[in-house]
Amino acid sequence: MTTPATVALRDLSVRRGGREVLRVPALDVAAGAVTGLLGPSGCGKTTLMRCLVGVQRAVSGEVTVLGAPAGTPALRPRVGYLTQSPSVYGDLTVRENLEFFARVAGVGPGRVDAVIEAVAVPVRGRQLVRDLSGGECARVSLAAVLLGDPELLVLDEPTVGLDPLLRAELWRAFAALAAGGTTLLVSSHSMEEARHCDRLVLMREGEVLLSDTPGGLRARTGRHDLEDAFVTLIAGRAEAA
Ligand SMILES: Nc1ncnc2c1ncn2[C@@H]1O[C@H](COP(=O)(O)OP(=O)(O)OP(=O)(O)O)[C@@H](O)[C@H]1O
Repeated sequence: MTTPATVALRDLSVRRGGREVLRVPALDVAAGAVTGLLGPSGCGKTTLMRCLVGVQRAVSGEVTVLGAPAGTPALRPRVGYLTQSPSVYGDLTVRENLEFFARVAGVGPGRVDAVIEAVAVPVRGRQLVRDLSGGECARVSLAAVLLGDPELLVLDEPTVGLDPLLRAELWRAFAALAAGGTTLLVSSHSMEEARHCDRLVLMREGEVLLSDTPGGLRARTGRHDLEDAFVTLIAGRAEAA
């Protein structure tokens, strides 16, 4: 049985700054899995994510999310989007922020403790969010996104700047969410993160080079190390061109 796709892109093209920065003829993102959106800085990961949440302009083609056109108001509570910039209030404590966003999302205060635990957010009494480290602050933003228990999570570089232990902890939290049926699309410019993903979407220069499982990428390239496999894939394409 194949699981239906949560996200389907068809004939997608995006222009930014007067040039085409993204071209995706077809891409599906599987439901209930952690898909890594990986590729070097500037390859178009953020632009693709912005298309899914309906905030990108100059988009042509079809972007379908949970069965509806991306950006449809009814999708708002069903899709959680973590951007690269902190989206919480610096002059409130962690708990005050999360209690505020819980009210906005219309969820009970019980969710606050659940998300604090899910992403190991530091809660230190009266400490304000503006006095947290960058990595801590990013986790508070992530916790806020999780409050409404969205069906699709679009997370732009959630592990950047975190130490290896915390990164591993977050990837475990993502796997637990996927096991509970949530679909996650998680971007990173580090191929090191690939091993944590159920599926990989590899991008380069505005194009999707591959959508496959880590095992599938290894089998295609004959490389066990996923970073080596990515390099081999690119070299193979350059030769074929
Ligand atoms: N506001 C903008 N105006 C013009 N061009 C832009 C704009 N934002 C991004 N771009 C260009 O679009 C391309 C894709 O950018 P995007 O931010 O999607 O890449 P990315 O893979 O997410 O990079 P990173 O990993 O550094 O966040 C880049 O070439 C970038 O220079």
